[in-house]
Amino acid sequence: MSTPAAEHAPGVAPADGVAARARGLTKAYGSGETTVLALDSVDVDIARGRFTSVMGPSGSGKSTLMHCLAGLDTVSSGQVWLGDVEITGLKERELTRLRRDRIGFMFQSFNLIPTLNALENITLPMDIAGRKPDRTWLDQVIDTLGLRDRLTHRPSQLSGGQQQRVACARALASRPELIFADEPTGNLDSRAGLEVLGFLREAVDALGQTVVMVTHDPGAAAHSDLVLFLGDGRIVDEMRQPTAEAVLERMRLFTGGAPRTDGADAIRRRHDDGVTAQGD
Ligand SMILES: Nc1ncnc2c1ncn2[C@@H]1O[C@H](COP(=O)(O)OP(=O)(O)OP(=O)(O)O)[C@@H](O)[C@H]1O
Repeated sequence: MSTPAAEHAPGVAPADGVAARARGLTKAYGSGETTVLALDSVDVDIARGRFTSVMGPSGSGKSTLMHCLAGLDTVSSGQVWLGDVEITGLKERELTRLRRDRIGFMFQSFNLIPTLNALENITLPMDIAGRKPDRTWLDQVIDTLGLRDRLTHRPSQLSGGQQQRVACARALASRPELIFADEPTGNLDSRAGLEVLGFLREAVDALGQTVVMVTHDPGAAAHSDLVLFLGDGRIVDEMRQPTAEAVLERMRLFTGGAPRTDGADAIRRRHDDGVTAQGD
């Protein structure tokens, strides 16, 4: 893991440099015999001003981790902090305000409002928060994402890729401290996907924002600073300065010929034995 699993008393702020933190984060869905343990005692620190990818097989808990870190889903046990605020235990209204002020979201399904045009969708979170957009930054976001001539179009008048770019612009427009992106390039052709990744990279490098991205694509993960690998609801490995080839190779451990849990268990055992699995 990226940090030691230090114990934290409720309400104690994490050290500087951590945009989001989880300790003992457990999330179970259902009850009794049908319980699914989506997250199993996860400890994680998301470094501020860094681009972190989350990878792992389908059902390994990637989206659940993102939702719990963003305060979009309740946890079964454990603690989560956004910056220095512990969000586990916050009232819904406080949580909503915190999310609105600090977080930008990009989901696979875009979540655009069909009756609003592209520009209105982009500025909606700021409008709700009663904040004025920074015009220069907004123009830069719009031009970089190639949306200038689409601003008055409604989502139904835009291609899937254009809708994704609007969702990207909406997440970036208010310059949130932390951007959570769930498969942001999933519906894009490779050129548009590269643009979005470049923009997320720029947001981190030039503006010091923090990005957490769930992806299945090793090429997309290669744009990040750190890849966290999930398996069966646990973080089973991590890779700094990832390359697409190295990520692909690591992913094969999960899937290559053996049942996927075997690969994850093998990595976990290596960690338990104190052997670092980082070959980069
Ligand atoms: N609302 C829910 N109710 C019941 N089970 C759920 C719910 N959401 C997720 N799960 C289960 O929790 C586990 C983790 O799901 P999650 O969506 O986090 O995985 P994922 O790694 O993001 O998968 P994918 O790559 O397919 O999107 C899965 O077994 C899933 O079926």
